[in-house]
Amino acid sequence: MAFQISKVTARVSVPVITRVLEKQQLSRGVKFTVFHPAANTPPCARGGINIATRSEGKRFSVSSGVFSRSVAVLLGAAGVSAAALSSSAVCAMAARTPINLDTDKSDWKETKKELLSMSMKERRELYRTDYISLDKVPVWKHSGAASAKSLYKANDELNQKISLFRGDITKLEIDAIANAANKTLLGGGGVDGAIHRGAGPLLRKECSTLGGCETGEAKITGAYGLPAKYVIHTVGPIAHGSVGETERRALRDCYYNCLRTATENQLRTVAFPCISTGVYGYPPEQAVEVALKTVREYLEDNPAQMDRVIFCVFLKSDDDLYKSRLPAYFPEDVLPKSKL
Ligand SMILES: NC(=O)c1ccc[n+]([C@H]2O[C@H](COP(=O)([O-])OP(=O)(O)OC[C@H]3O[C@@H](n4cnc5c(N)ncnc54)[C@H](O)[C@@H]3O)[C@@H](O)[C@H]2O)c1
Repeated sequence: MAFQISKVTARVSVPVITRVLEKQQLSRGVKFTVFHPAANTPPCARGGINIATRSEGKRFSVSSGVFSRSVAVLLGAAGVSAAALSSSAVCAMAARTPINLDTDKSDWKETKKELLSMSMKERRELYRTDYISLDKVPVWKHSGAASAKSLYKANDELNQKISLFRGDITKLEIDAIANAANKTLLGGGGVDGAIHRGAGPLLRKECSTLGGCETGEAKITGAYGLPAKYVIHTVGPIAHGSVGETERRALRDCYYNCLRTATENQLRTVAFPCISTGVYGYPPEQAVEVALKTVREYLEDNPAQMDRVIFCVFLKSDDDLYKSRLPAYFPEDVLPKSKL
């Protein structure tokens, strides 16, 4: 019978405690018994630990990083001696500081690992912004208005993987959001600024270890205080109105390398802002063709790797543009499904 660690009051997350216990090679079937601590209880063991054993239904509670004198835990019954859970392990459990996403004083690696080990429910308590869950982002549907000439064959399986969402990309609770960054990767303004503000200072701390990013390249980091799990940073071409083959190729590389990076990290839901169409001046009516073509061809080549690609537009003009061009790249499957 496995033990169950019920609600942890401190941000010493359930996985942390179970990992510590697992590290001690604790067999399943561990049975906890409460006893009043002997004199040699480790100094940090002054808190209550919140472990409920199904059979006994007893509950104890972990306080903020210290154990109350009244409770310590002795592993028994399963033949696992208290020494198996060494005092340093108990201290490690107790001493774990709660996650603080508002300061860059924390260790970004530890924080990122801890966040990625949490359940969505636990992570939601730490978001620095409100969030929009994926089920609230509908799959794109043809409006039925006269649509553009199809450039590809109708493919309903691919059409089901596309969303057009007008709003703030920082709120999307998905695997990864793409960031239209600059080469320093140290933040700036526009969507880049919004992502860094939402994530908190640990994002810049991790970005500062990446050595920047070349135009067209993509680099992945944690997302910290954002509802997304990861941020994939890419640097679009600076077009300032005029676009040649170099800029087109670079923008295509942004979308392709973000998708490739997502697939390499087993990420299946990704959102893109309108890369390069703000400060970098890429004409939106040309950028939309590159974005849709690259995503369509990536999905055709990798249909099993991606569940959803969200085109996250911010401006009404971009919303209208994508609505008018999506039918050309993701044409409606008008043939009636055979009844067979
Ligand atoms: N002062 C600065 O350093 C400064 C100022 C503005 C923008 N930037 C940014 O501009 C450069 C990149 O240019 P860019 O044209 O690729 O990016 P951008 O200027 O951020 O524009 C890209 C697109 O993102 C849209 N957008 C803005 N905020 C959001 C949001 N919260 N959610 C979704 N979409 C949004 C914006 O409307 C535009 O369509 C980078 O340097 C980046 O830092 C820097």
